[in-house]
Amino acid sequence: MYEHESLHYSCLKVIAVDEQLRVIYEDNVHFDKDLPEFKTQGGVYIHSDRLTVTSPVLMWVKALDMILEKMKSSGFNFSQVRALSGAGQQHGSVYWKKGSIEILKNLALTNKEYCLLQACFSVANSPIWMDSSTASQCSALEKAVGGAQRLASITGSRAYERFTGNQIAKIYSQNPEVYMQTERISLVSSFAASLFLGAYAPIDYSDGSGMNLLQIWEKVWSASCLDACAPGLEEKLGCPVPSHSVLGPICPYYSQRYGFSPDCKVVAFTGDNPASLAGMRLQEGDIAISLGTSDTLFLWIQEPTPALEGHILCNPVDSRTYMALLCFKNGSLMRERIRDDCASGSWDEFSKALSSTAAGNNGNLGFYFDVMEITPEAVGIHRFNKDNQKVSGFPKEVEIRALIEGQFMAKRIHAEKLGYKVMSRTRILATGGASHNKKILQVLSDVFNAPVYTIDTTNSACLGSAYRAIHGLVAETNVSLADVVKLAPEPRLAVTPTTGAEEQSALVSSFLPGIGRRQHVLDHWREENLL
Ligand SMILES: Nc1ncnc2c1ncn2[C@@H]1O[C@H](COP(=O)(O)OP(=O)(O)O)[C@@H](O)[C@H]1O
Ligand SMILES: O=C(CO)[C@@H](O)[C@H](O)COP(=O)(O)O
Repeated sequence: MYEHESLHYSCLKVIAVDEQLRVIYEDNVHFDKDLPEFKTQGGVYIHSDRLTVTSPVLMWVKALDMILEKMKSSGFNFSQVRALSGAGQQHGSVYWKKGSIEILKNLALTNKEYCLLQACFSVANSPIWMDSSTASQCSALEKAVGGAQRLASITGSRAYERFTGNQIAKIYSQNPEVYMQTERISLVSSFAASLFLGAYAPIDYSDGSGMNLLQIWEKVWSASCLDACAPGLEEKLGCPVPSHSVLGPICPYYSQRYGFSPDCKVVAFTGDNPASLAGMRLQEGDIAISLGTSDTLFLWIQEPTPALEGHILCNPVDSRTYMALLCFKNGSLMRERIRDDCASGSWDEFSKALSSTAAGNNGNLGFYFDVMEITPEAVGIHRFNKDNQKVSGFPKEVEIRALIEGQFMAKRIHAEKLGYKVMSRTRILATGGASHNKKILQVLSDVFNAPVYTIDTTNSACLGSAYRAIHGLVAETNVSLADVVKLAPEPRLAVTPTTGAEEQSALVSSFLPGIGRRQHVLDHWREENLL
C-alpha cells in the first residue's frame, strides 16, 4: 500500500493505492470549512495591498494532523503502507526558526504535532504562489545575473514574482532580523515531507526549479542567484536531491500515533505540477493540455531551450530530462465569448462551424486575447487574411476556426521555442472542459499532427505522488515510472490527424523549414508580440 498527501492552496488531500494501483482510500481536509479558526478564504489571506498572498503555516500542520486522525477513525490500516510521498503547491515557502530541528526530531507521542510545532516558524504566514508583491526583487535578480534571458538560461525561468528566491529576497530586505532567525527554508512540498521525516527534508530538483535559484543543468544552487537574493542562503536551503530519492523512514511519532510500520519510506515530495506529470504518466515526447478556464501545457522535453515565456523544470520522474510548463490565460472564457458572438451560445453550432471550414482556414488566422495574456504578454483581437493583411472581422465560421487554430498554433510555437519536438510517438493528452469537444480536439490533432487522447485528471497530483512513492522504492535500480505504473488505466484515443491536413494546412506548413514566406510571417507576428 502506498500513500500520498497533497497540499494545495484550498485543501489537503490524501490517496492510498494498493499493489494493483487501485485507489483504496481517498479523503480531504478543506481549509476554510474544516479549519475555520484560521479564517482563510480559499485557504489563503489576500492582504490589503492585493499583491501579498499568504497562508498560515500552522493551518497546514493542523490539516495534516486532522486528515491522519480521520484516516485512523475510519479504520485505515497504516501498518500496510510501504512508502509515502506528496506534493505541494509550487513556489510557496516555509521559514523554520533557529532550534526547530530539535523540536522536529523530538516529536513525542504525548503531544499533538500541531501544539509542538507552534513555536517553530519565524514567518507565521507563508508567502504562496498567488503572491505578486516582489516586482522590485525580480528586476534586481535579473539585473544581477545579466538579464532575463540569462536568468532563464540558468534556472529555467526568467524572474517571476511568485518564485521563491524573490520571496526570500523580499523577506530579507523587509525583515532582516526574521531572516537571520531562520535556520532553514523549505518549499511547501519539502516542508510537508519534513513533518513525516522528523528532520529537514531536502528540496527535490523538480520543485526546486520553481525558485529562480537552481541551476537546472547542474542541479546545484546558483551562487550568483543566491547572492542576489540574501546572504547565507545556501546553508538555509540544504542540498537539492533527485525527485525520486528515498529520504529515510517515517519518524517514530507517526508509527507510535498511527501505527505506520517503522520501515515505511518517505520519498521526496515535489510540486503539484511535477506530481501531475507523474499522475498523467507523461512519457518522452508527450504533451498534456488542460483546456480549462485557462489553458495549461505540460511537456516532456529532452533538450530544453529556456525562453522568456514558460518554465523549464527538472523532470520529476527522470532526472536526465526536463518538463516545461506553459500557461495561457485566454482559454475557455475566450472560446465562450466567440461561441456567444458567432454560434448563438451553442457548443453544437460552434462545432458545426469547425466541421464546415477546412484545416488552415484558407490562410485566415487570428490571435484572440480578451484579457492580458501571459504567453505572450499581449492583449486585443488581431485578425490576418491569407495575404497577412490585418482585417477587422471574419465571417462567423471563419472566426471560430481562426480562434481555435490560432490558440493551438500559438501553443505549438511556444512549446517548440522551449525545445519541444513533436515525435512519431507523441501523444497529446487532453483534459479539462473543452476536451469534451471532439471538433476542438480534431483541430488540436491537426495542428500538432499527433493523436489526441483524453484522460481523467481528477486528483492527478495526488495520484502522481502515490505513483512516485512506489517508484521511489525501485528508482535506484533504473526502473522507470512507466514500468511501475503499467497497470494504471490507459488514456482513451479521441481523434487522429486528418489525412493530408499537414500538407493542406497553411498553418501547419508554417512550421516546416524552408517556407520563407511563412517564416517571415511568423517573425512579423513575433515582432508585434503576438507570438
Ligand atoms: N463542449 C464544450 N466545448 C468547449 N468547451 C467546453 C465544453 N464544455 C465545457 N467547456 C468549457 O470548459 C470550461 C470549464 O473547464 P474545467 O476544466 O471544468 O474548468 P476549471 O479550469 O475551472 O477546472 C468552461 O469554461 C467551458 O467553457
Ligand atoms: O504557480 C503555479 C505554477 O507555476 C501553480 O500551478 C501552483 O503550483 C499552484 O497550483 P495549481 O493552481 O496549479 O493547483
